[in-house]
Amino acid sequence: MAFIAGLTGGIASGKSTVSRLFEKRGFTIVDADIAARKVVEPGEKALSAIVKEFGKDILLEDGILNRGKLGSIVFRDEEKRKKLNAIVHPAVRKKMKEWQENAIQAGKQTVILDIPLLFESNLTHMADKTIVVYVDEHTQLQRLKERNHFTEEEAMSRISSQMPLRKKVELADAVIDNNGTIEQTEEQVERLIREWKMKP
Ligand SMILES: CC(C)(COP(=O)(O)OP(=O)(O)OC[C@H]1O[C@@H](n2cnc3c(N)ncnc32)[C@H](O)[C@@H]1O)[C@@H](O)C(=O)NCCC(=O)NCCS
Ligand SMILES: Nc1ncnc2c1ncn2[C@@H]1O[C@H](COP(=O)(O)OP(=O)(O)OP(=O)(O)O)[C@@H](O)[C@H]1O
Repeated sequence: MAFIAGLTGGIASGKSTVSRLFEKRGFTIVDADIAARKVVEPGEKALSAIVKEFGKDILLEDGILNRGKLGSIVFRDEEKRKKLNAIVHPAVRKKMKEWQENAIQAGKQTVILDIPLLFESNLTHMADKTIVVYVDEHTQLQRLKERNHFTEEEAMSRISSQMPLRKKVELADAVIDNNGTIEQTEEQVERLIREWKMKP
């Protein structure tokens, strides 16, 4: 039986950074954000459903989804964000299950599911244990603004569309504090691998 860990956090809290640290040690990551990009590629059913809901102006000239535009719509309108989730999430879960199965078939003993909305979407049944990557609100806002070149308002609207990170910490089996340096985060990842006896 493979061990399935659910890795989550808030937007820009450091999930990808922590995923890379696990990958460096040979672990397989199944990333919900990558699956969510895959299922809206041209020709995919979810993309047609998005066009039906949001209009064809949501596409760029070459038929590719205009992610910036869709983001600016859904993160300021909760109803529209829920509609997008209802279109995309079933396809994302299916894709992730497929990748998880492939990894297990290939002999992996642990699969790490990186799912930003693990708690919001009640997906904890997908994992044996949960890990939350935590940063304080100020650091989260700063890192998000810097990485995405967002204004304060754009960054805040994305943060507040998610469950508060402090609440996620309460729900987690393990917490990685990513307020410090990457080296300090790396030490915590190593400690967790030892504590949970995780094997790639
Ligand atoms: C709205 C979209 C087009 C914006 O794309 P963009 O390239 O700017 O952002 P990206 O996909 O890289 O997401 C960045 C982060 O935003 C947060 N986020 C994304 N979607 C959502 C959402 N529906 N609700 C809350 N937070 C979200 C996550 O923390 C994610 O890691 C895109 O995020 C999307 O299609 N979202 C719906 C699918 C989804 O819920 N994805 C999250 C994992 S399943
Ligand atoms: N310990 C750290 N010190 C300094 N910067 C960091 C640290 N950890 C992450 N960052 C930076 O913060 C930003 C967010 O990190 P990352 O992309 O890993 O977050 P994420 O949780 O995967 O984000 P998203 O929810 O958008 O997918 C990135 O620009 C990253 O380089």
